[in-house]
Amino acid sequence: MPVLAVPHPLIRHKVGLLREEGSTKKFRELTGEIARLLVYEATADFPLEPATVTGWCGEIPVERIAGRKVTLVPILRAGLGMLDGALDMIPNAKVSVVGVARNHETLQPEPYVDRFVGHLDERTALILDPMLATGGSMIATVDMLKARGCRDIRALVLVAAPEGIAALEKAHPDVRCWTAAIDSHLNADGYILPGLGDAGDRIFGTR
Ligand SMILES: O=P(O)(O)OC[C@H]1O[C@H](OP(=O)(O)OP(=O)(O)O)[C@H](O)[C@@H]1O
Ligand SMILES: O=c1cc[nH]c(=O)[nH]1
Ligand SMILES: [Mg+2]
Repeated sequence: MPVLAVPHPLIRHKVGLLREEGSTKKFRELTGEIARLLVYEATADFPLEPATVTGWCGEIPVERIAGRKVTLVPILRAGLGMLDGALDMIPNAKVSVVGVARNHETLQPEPYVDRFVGHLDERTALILDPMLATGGSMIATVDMLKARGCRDIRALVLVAAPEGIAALEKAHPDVRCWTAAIDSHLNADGYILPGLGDAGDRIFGTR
């Protein structure tokens, strides 16, 4: 499954709403809602262990996530639009920030900042970026995480192009990716069709 288009109806419905032209407010809200649902899907295999809490009637057996520590990794800028939603689901997660700008002429990723937190060899990394287009930005981010010892790397995206999926699967077959939609193809400028347009511009209100 390295790249899975999540079949959940709520995700399918919300990504349809996201494609519609509309306000920055609506785009941000939907991006956050889908991010929450993607985190839910991407953490479904986290192991549980038994525990006990003191409740209203004494000691109560419960379950808790066992030995999983998470770092969220938003790719600047547009990945920041998914961060709050992801943190709603994993409020204790650390956050490691990566800045990668796609060169408009060459479409090559140009990393410009990174700030990794915690021991990455002990953490599951959930990379957040709305768009997997050529895949260059995601591959560069995975390269950086692996160089720092991270072994459990998962990517969450809103829309993926077949070209980006093929590139990511080739470069990093061990990295799983959950996407709200797999679209048709890239246009000559490297934009996903039908896609969302420029996700960074829509989240930051640049245009
Ligand atoms: O798969 P790729 O071909 O690398 O394209 C996808 C990247 O392009 C966009 O970022 P952009 O570089 O436009 O930066 P921004 O988020 O600051 O707008 C998007 O958020 C991804 O990071
Ligand atoms: O379609 C695309 C491709 C790259 N970046 C975007 O924001 N949108
Ligand atoms: Mg952009």
